[in-house]
Amino acid sequence: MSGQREPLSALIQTAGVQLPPAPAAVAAQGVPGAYSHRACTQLWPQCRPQFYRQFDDVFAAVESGRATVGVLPIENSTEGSVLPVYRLLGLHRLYIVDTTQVAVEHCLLGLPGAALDAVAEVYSHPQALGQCRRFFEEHPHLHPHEYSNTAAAAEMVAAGGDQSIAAIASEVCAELYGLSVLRRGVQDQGRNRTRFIAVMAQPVIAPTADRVSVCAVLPHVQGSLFRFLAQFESQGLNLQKIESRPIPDRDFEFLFYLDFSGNLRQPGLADFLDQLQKSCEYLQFLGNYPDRGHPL
Ligand SMILES: O=C(O)C(=O)C[C@]1(C(=O)O)C=C[C@@H](O)C=C1
Repeated sequence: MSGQREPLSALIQTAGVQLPPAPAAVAAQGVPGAYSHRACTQLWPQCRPQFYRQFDDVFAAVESGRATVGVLPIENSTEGSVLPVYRLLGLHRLYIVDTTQVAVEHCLLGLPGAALDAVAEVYSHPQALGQCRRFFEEHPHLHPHEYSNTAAAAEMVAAGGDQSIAAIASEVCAELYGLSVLRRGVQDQGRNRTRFIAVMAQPVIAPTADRVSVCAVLPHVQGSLFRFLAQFESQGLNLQKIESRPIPDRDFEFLFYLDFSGNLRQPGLADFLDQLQKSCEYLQFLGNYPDRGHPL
């Protein structure tokens, strides 16, 4: 954990006001055709992302200055939080500056000529496999295997030349990697969306920012979570999400990730953040950004 020790209101004052109109370099996880790729072009239609193998590499690229912005999945409407990205937000000191939601329609992709009945092994990102549980229950001859990314799994299937191996990825990957769509819409929920965040090394609070993310460690005493949450109620702030994750070196103590509505440039809100910080063992500011809805 690398929490800010100075009053958070001082950090808020240093934040930029303008979102990058056309960032010089955008980093994303996976390979072309990944859902992260779509998130990048939804945010900046002209951008050509740099792709990295792991989520950690995207954080490292932004931290080192190799990329101006990193784009990462944070939660899915079916499968919930992308926990590795939450963990990395707590470990690093990058700031969420923007968001976008991607409509995720998964397809089973195989080699040209392959048939669904003859496929045995299916590769995809664990989040994507989790979004397709029912499809696997209905097709018990298909064995799911975790892979680093949906599009990377499609690329691997195309290179392997084995008709018994398939991938779960977007339809775009069929065109990109020369695969056939064996089944379209294999996700459990028709309306399946993933929310992505854009992170930068410096905070940016745009005039349209309306969602704040923080991460807190509370004193491990009776009533501390209750008192912490009561502060939001007394300010009339709407809590949008709470995610709790174990602190690895403390037995059964938790790091709380919270999102609440507001723009920290509104009078009194930065002071509220300082008050919140005083009531915690540790409070990290993760960003204040526009909570954009579904573009479709
Ligand atoms: O971007 C991709 O293609 C991924 O494999 C990652 C990821 C995720 O981690 O949530 C992105 C969106 C979908 O929800 C499924 C998988």
